[in-house]
Amino acid sequence: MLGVEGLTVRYGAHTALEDATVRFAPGSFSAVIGPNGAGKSTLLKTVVGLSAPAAGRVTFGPGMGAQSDVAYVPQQQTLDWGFPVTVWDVAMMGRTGRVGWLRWPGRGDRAQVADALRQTGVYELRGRHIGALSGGQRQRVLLARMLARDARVLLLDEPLTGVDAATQEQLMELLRAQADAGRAVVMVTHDLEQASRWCDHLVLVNRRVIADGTPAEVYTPRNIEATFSSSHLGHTHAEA
Ligand SMILES: Nc1ncnc2c1ncn2[C@@H]1O[C@H](COP(=O)(O)OP(=O)(O)OP(=O)(O)O)[C@@H](O)[C@H]1O
Repeated sequence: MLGVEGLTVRYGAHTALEDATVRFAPGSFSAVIGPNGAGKSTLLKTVVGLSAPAAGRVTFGPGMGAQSDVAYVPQQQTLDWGFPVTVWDVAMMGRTGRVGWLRWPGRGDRAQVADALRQTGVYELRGRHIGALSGGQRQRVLLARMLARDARVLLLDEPLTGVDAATQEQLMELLRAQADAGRAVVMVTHDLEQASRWCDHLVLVNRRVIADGTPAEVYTPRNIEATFSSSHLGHTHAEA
């Protein structure tokens, strides 16, 4: 449904991602794992068109309207939480891309937003200013916006960061259910244990794709060493 082929992304002289080829299938929950600066966020950003590839391409399955079928949840800390909007407003932004700016949201949109807020457990907070939320509540609101979008591909950048263990469990269950319902779910994470437990597809990245397959295939000492070893990090930093 969604893939990248021979993808290379550069920021000036620095190569963040080199010759990456990966496919993400419908009904599959994928984790993209690697050390800091490995190019994980860059991979998601390129898929949604926020970074431009120097080489290679992003491919969408037949019948997909490219980026409009993708919901993207950026890293929480990259967003401005002082922006004067409520929890409800943020979740409704998930619909805005669908209904267009010139049309008011209809009853169907409002029902979808309410449902998304209930699923993520923040419906009671819907009138609250987003600046007054905890880290875990903010993450739930971002997920509600993603669900409201009703997209076929869900991309999430470190959704477990700043979230307590019980909430992590709920978020993983929710994402697993989205994959089981036929969506392609892709999550960037540092948490190998959670990824191996919940995901059926792991992609280890350190500037290049180091390994790609089921947890049983990918989660080996050799692959972990190759992905997280200091020599790789040193190499990455030397180029930075
Ligand atoms: N806009 C940018 N301009 C210049 N360099 C960038 C930019 N965005 C990312 N980089 C660099 O590209 C490399 C990959 O960054 P990226 O954010 O994709 O890594 P990551 O794997 O998501 O890291 P982290 O786990 O720390 O979030 C890093 O060395 C980073 O400093």
